[in-house]
Amino acid sequence: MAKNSANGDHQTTTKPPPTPSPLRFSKFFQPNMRILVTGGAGFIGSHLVDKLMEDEKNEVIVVDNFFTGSKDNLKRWIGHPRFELRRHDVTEPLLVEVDKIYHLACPASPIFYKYNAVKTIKTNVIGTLNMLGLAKRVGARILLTSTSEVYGDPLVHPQPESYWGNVNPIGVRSCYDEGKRVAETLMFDYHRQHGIEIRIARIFNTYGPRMNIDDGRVVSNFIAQSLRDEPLTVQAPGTQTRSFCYVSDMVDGLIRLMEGDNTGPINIGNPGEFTMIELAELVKELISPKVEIKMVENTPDDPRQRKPDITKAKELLGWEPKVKLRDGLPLMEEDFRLRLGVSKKI
Ligand SMILES: NC(=O)c1ccc[n+]([C@@H]2O[C@H](COP(=O)([O-])OP(=O)(O)OC[C@H]3O[C@@H](n4cnc5c(N)ncnc54)[C@H](O)[C@@H]3O)[C@@H](O)[C@H]2O)c1
Ligand SMILES: O=c1ccn([C@@H]2O[C@H](COP(=O)(O)OP(=O)(O)O[C@H]3OC[C@@H](O)[C@H](O)[C@H]3O)[C@@H](O)[C@H]2O)c(=O)[nH]1
Repeated sequence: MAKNSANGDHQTTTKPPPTPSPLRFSKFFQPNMRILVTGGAGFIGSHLVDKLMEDEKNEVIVVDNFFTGSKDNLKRWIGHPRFELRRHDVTEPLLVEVDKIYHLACPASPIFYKYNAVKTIKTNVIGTLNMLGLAKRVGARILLTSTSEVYGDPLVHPQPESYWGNVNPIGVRSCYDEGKRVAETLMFDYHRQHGIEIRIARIFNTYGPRMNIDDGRVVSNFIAQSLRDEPLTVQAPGTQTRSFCYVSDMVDGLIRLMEGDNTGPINIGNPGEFTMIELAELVKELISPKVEIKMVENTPDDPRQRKPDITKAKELLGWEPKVKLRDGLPLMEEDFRLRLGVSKKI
């Protein structure tokens, strides 16, 4: 029987998990663990791949359509015997023999996920269905990177996993937040109906090296703007809050969730909470004291507050973030300086 979650009785599985490849039980041949990372050419995905590749028993297959990701993020692994990169869109079925699936494929920056909203919802719904179909066929365990956006504009603060959220079903963000909500539903339906071993991470705002420079998300915007001597664009009112998790902490949390016994959903994020004005002030202080801060118009349905309750992650995964925002921002600054060709003034 697939292990049940810590969430309660309503998640009882009706079927045993599908049988993994016979090689898993082979007495004389111990194969490598074959791990699929969808969206592995993106920001979080490529850091996850780096970590997985450190273990010589892992073979990693990345599939990506390169919409927001890039081969550059994976260049150190291209040609490595335990690594494979395929151009593939998850809205199309995929046939590969794997043991574990980290399903990350989906644009994450609001600018990019709104750009082709229909494609975003297809990626979340059809893409997740395809990856669940694959998990069922080969008996693989599958982890979905869901999001804090499933809580919408939350009326409960901080947000525990038990909160069902406050989401606009017809807004411009719905392709993403409702898309991820359906993806979570699909994960649990496959778990209950077909016994698939699932894991769901609800990721809160994550930052770090390799974010696209013009990605549009707030941390990358502020760092790029400060290095280009452009004003930091705080979207009004600037009192909205976010909690920022450094990418190495995120990767550690995702791997613990995959390797543990809990289906989730589990919040993975850093509970340190900042207003956007505070974030701009911090970037100014750490990177460019002379830079201006400019108030600009906001976008519709921007959540007013966001902070994870990480009690479950602490108790069930033994996980909590280690890197403070003040320490993570300079690491990202270094990477952005290199890519923008802007050296530090002494
Ligand atoms: N970074 C965050 O703050 C954050 C927060 C919550 C959830 N997440 C989730 O984590 C995952 C990774 O986010 P990220 O920040 O690395 O974003 P990203 O945009 O850098 O990476 C997403 C990757 O998925 C690929 N992709 C998109 N659509 C695809 C498709 N149809 N088929 C194949 N590949 C496709 C992109 O090319 C890219 O490489 C996403 O699922 C996102 O929803 C991220
Ligand atoms: O230049 C900017 C960009 C953004 N912002 C503000 O910064 C806050 C954060 O915006 P971001 O675009 O970085 O990200 P959001 O929190 O809206 O969405 C994010 O959270 C959850 C994830 O699932 C998404 O993938 C991620 O992009 C918002 O309040 C936004 O209004 C600015 O003040 N200035």
